[in-house]
Amino acid sequence: MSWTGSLIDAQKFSSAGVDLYIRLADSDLVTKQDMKKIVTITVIIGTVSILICTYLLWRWIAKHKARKKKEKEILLFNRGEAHKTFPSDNLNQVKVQELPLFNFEKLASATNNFHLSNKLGQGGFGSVYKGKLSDGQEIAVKRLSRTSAQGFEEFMNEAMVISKLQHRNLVRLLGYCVEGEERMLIYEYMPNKSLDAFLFG
Ligand SMILES: Nc1ncnc2c1ncn2[C@@H]1O[C@H](COP(=O)(O)OP(=O)(O)OP(=O)(O)O)[C@@H](O)[C@H]1O
Repeated sequence: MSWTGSLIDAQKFSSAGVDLYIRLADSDLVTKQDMKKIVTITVIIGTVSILICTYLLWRWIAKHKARKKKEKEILLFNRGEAHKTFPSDNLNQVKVQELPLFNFEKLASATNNFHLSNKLGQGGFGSVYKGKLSDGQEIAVKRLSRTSAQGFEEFMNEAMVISKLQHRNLVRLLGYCVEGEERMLIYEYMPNKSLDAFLFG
């Protein structure tokens, strides 16, 4: 008899029964060697997956730790307690406290969310935007480009140096902003003509 459909166990015998022998095509049989291959491939895929997951987890943890550390540094810095994170740092903390800290939201609303129409120009540091504070004061916000390699300490050092260089013939630095990945320097706004006068005397 030749049967091509599936076999269904229609009746269960309590005892004995008749042995049924089924002849299968050779290709339908999973040999011991095939089983070995399947197990080996499964083990390899499993091991590689575990290694990839471990690597991704390790990277995520490292990034998370670095972010937390940076956030802590920024917090302490903004409180004028940088010595707690940079013990050997030669920054003048009194000066840090003297330089006003602007929050990001305030600058975003002053510059119409850093709108292109507010862009005054582009320098080595990044883009410069014109803004207006809630009290009407006009400002120029230098937003450090994300591609800049400048780190947090370098940025703060630069801000400190500029703040110490205040002079009536230099554009005044009003403050700084360090929030998350954002680093900005806030200057008083100089209309084109007065900026030219600064540059060309
Ligand atoms: N305080 C400001 N008031 C008005 N516009 C400004 C002010 N500061 C900068 N700008 C504008 O932004 C542009 C870029 O200024 P920024 O100082 O970043 O770069 P730069 O002086 O051109 O070059 P570098 O980055 O090499 O010093 C200037 O050319 C100017 O048009």
